[in-house]
Amino acid sequence: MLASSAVLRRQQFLIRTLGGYSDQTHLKRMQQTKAMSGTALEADAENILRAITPNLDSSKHKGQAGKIAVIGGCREYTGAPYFAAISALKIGADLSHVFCTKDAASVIKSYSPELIVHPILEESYSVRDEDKPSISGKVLAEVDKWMERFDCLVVGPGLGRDPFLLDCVREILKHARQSNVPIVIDGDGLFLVTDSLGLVSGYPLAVLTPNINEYKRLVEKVLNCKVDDHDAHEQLLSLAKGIGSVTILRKGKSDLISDGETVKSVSIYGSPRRCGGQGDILSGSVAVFLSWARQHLSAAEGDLPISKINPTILGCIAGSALMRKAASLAFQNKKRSTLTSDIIECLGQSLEDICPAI
Ligand SMILES: NC(=O)C1=CN([C@@H]2O[C@H](COP(=O)(O)OP(=O)(O)OC[C@H]3O[C@@H](n4cnc5c(N)ncnc54)[C@H](O)[C@@H]3O)[C@@H](O)[C@H]2O)[C@@H](O)CC1
Ligand SMILES: Nc1ncnc2c1ncn2[C@@H]1O[C@H](COP(=O)(O)OP(=O)(O)OP(=O)(O)O)[C@@H](O)[C@H]1O
Ligand SMILES: [Mg+2]
Repeated sequence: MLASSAVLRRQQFLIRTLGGYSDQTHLKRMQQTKAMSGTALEADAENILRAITPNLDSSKHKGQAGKIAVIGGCREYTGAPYFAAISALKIGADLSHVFCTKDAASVIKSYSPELIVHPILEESYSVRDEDKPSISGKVLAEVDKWMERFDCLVVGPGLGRDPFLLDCVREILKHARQSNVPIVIDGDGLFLVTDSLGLVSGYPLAVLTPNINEYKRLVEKVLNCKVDDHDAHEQLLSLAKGIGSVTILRKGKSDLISDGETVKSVSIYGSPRRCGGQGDILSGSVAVFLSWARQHLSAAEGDLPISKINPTILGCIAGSALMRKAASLAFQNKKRSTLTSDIIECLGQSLEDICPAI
């Protein structure tokens, strides 16, 4: 008895010195996790994915499974809009458009013939001051031709921060809102919106998907304080409410989602690789699932278990869960060399595992 307790103590000592898992470290980690997620409820992500993903049905025509547009892509960034737009197609959207600068367009087209690419945005370096009003008008007219056909816009992946370009996107956001088109705002779109909160304030179809830096900027601007990880859940609620009940998906170890009324978390195991571009997959995915959630809820008659959940929250939960599952699958195969394109290749299988096509 004495001998066995000595062995046990020795084992615990070894675990502690090796930085392993003892009861105490387990407790500490549980407390840290709780602090990070507050009292947020882990979402029933798989059932939500099953509920909102439409059946593949031979009576449907092209377009019914979703038409998505990404506004982004400039001289520096061509990967981000491509990742967002191709992810939407790989999940099951029928059509995916990209509105980008002329420089970026031929590069993005060369990545994939599946995308419909509009080379319409302009950066300051290519426009004379006196031409700016007319060019801005043309950009807007071009996007407007398509606007009502889109089920969701993704604004910001690889957009850059050129002031003239951002002024044009400001107008596009106003028109999308007037047309009641849902908008997922990511990357440099968040840079724009953090500076002009009125663009999304009070618009229930706006979803913001900030990463760690983007979240920090939003909290400082709206709540006038620092990010508080010990009260993450309450702070996210206040932020979403403060911006006027938009939905926010705060990306991190666990994704936290709030529309100012409720907070949900998605902690499904993902991948330890943090290669750039995973947030772009997420924004394209949220756009598709948000469109499917709205379609599903409008077709049903309010008697579904998920009827009372905001479709923007459903879209965020489904997008986050699928992204993390695909990242985990890609990591199993590729380990340290896992890249964003490997994760995109796993989106289809990951959805199939939860929700078989036939
Ligand atoms: N392959 C690609 O094309 C990728 C492009 N990405 C795009 O890269 C852009 C930046 O996203 P991050 O996640 O890196 O942004 P973050 O805000 O997380 O970090 C970028 C860092 O660079 C600084 N920064 C960025 N642009 C700046 C500018 N114009 N002037 C001064 N400082 C600047 C920021 O202050 C920060 O320190 C977004 O448009 C994003 O969508 C990323 O999505 C990753 C992949
Ligand atoms: N520490 C983490 N552990 C597990 N998953 C994470 C972690 N951090 C982020 N993620 C996941 O990775 C995805 C992208 O989040 P990230 O914070 O990298 O976005 P981002 O910086 O905007 O990416 P991008 O490079 O595309 O701009 C999200 O789906 C999120 O759930
Ligand atoms: Mg990003």
